Amino acid sequence: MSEKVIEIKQVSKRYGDKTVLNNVSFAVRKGTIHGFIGPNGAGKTTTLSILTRLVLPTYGEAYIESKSVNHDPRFNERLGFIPAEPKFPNLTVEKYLLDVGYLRDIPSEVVLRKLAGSPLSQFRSQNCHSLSTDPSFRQDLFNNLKNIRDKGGTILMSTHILSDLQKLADDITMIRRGRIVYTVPFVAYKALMKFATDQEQRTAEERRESEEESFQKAVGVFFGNEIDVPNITSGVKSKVKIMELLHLKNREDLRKEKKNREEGNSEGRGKEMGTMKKMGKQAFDSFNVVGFSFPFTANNVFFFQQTNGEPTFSGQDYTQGKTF
Ligand SMILES: Nc1ncnc2c1ncn2[C@@H]1O[C@H](COP(=O)(O)OP(=O)(O)OP(=O)(O)O)[C@@H](O)[C@H]1O
Repeated sequence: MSEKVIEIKQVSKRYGDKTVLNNVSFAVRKGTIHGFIGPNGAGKTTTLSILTRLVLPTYGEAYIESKSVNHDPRFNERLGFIPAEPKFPNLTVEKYLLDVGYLRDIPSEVVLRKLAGSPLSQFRSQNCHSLSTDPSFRQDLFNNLKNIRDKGGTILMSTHILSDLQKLADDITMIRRGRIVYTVPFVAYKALMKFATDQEQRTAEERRESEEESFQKAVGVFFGNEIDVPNITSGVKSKVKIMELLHLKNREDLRKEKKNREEGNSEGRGKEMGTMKKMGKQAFDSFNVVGFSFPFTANNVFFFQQTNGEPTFSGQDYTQGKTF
């Protein structure tokens, strides 16, 4: 059974009147590198700051290995954090590690002994800033991240750099304007990008004609068929649209679902859940997906668990507080 090592549950963060995270929920499964992407100001840094308890959420909870970040002082026992910009750029590596050791009650002689036996010792008197900009260190870092992952460690990585994701990511969570748009396996993300790019390049007329065909293609990739994806681009306008298509098979269904949601029709909601369960099951079979969230219901997170080799589906409807 895949374990959820990092979990964000219904987290909101407000600064005065400004809501920067709005009911954010997603999970990172054990032994994966999880890319966390989104435009500038979407809320990535705020989310990571909540996971490291540098910032407290206004509502909701974050968990690391099932320990509440807000309430369990041991939440960060096994947590490492690499900020994009060094917080203390002028400290040497050695001084930085000694300071971190001090904060965590690790005696300085232990820190120095560990450092002497680590590949990092060659950088001990360089300052932290020079390390993060050194291309060889970057490659080392990537290799280390992969090693950590391969030994069962779990990594959540916020980045704008798609080539980094290409090299590293197993799953992707997209956040926009403080809301989670989706969590998908990386292979599905690539398919979405390809699909969206193709759509953008077509005229409106062609788009109408080929929508169904393109959808079938995207779903094919999404659910496991091999399709070559040469280019990945970002900033795609129709991403939400694609997710709508992935979620519901045709426009008629989509219209009905929208109407049902607007009218708060519970029957419609049940149907929506049924569709998601079915699609989620397929996704699980193809990709061994653990966490999945769908666009219309960004408040809901669905988890897939494997028991005795048999995939089973379970989920949590956070808006209703129901488990099924
Ligand atoms: N202390 C604060 N007070 C008020 N607003 C804040 C504060 N910290 C962050 N914000 C706002 O919260 C929003 C989310 O910021 P955040 O840094 O989390 O985004 P991000 O996705 O990490 O962006 P980037 O990719 O540019 O780093 C932004 O609009 C930002 O201006």
